[in-house]
Amino acid sequence: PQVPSNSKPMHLGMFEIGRPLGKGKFGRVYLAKERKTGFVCALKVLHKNELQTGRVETQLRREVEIQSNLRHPNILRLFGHFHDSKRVFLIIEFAGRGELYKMLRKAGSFSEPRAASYVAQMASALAYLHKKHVIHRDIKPENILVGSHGEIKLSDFGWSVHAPTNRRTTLCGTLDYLPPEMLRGDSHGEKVDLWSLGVLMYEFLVGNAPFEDTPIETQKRIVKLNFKIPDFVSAEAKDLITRLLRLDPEKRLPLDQVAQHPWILKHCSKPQTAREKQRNNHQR
Ligand SMILES: CC(C)n1nc(-c2ccc(NC(=O)/C=C/C(=O)c3ccc(F)c(C(F)(F)F)c3)cc2)c2c(N)ncnc21
Repeated sequence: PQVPSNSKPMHLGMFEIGRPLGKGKFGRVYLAKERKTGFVCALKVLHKNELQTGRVETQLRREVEIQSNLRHPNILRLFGHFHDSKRVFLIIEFAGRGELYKMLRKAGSFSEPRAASYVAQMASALAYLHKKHVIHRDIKPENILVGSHGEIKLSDFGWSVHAPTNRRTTLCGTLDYLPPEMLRGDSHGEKVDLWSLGVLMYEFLVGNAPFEDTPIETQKRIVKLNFKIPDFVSAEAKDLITRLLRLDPEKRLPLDQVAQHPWILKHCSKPQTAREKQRNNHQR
């Protein structure tokens, strides 16, 4: 089904509202279907009196502008928005399997093949964003959803403060993923996403973030690069984590080399076609 038409103005009557998918502090999210096309999406409802509407309009327009020319299988799409007198509605790509952070909490930690698949998809999404000179800046499990085929969907929940649940809810959101240069308030570039990818990979494999501590201690540990990788983590995985968690942004492994790292290749070799198998067997 094609994406909701953004030629003519959209309004609530165009959608059949389904079950609630969850709620954030700012608003609730529902499953929705566009009546004309049957297109299924997520509809986020925000109450204007909770948003300083002036700024939001421009911010939203800018966000939809940025996101409308982002097309990548691992980046969740914001298709458009509309509003009535009291509410703002966001039309967002529906992620069929929900929140990655809930899966991580439930599983405790992920197997190396599963973690490698997620890191490879993240590297692909980040390479795409960086090529478009977009820095995500807020990579963490809470900002990743899972599509109906198990693929990950990076989203920018950045602004959406979810109700305090069992998430790491500190005032400004968790510090765990902040790179040293952002903690120091230095100018920062796209390499901040490489640091966060290293933190994310560590958390996938270990079950907690590398610098997890009290907010003060976390900051001290980040700037001193004070973390330990448990022995159950394979040598190749350790190697990739340490090549991403570098204080000097210039020394962090570039994304194209992440995709070619032995740990990724070992777990993510594309399934061979029958013909490739046949050809390889003959060569052997
Ligand atoms: C509850 C469950 C877990 N859930 N939640 C989602 C979901 C996914 C993405 C979003 N994205 C946004 O909200 C993005 C907002 C903005 O970029 C924005 C930018 C500038 C602004 F001013 C603003 C403004 F709102 F402040 F105006 C917003 C929201 C919900 C979801 C889904 N897509 N599929 C399945 N389940 C799902």
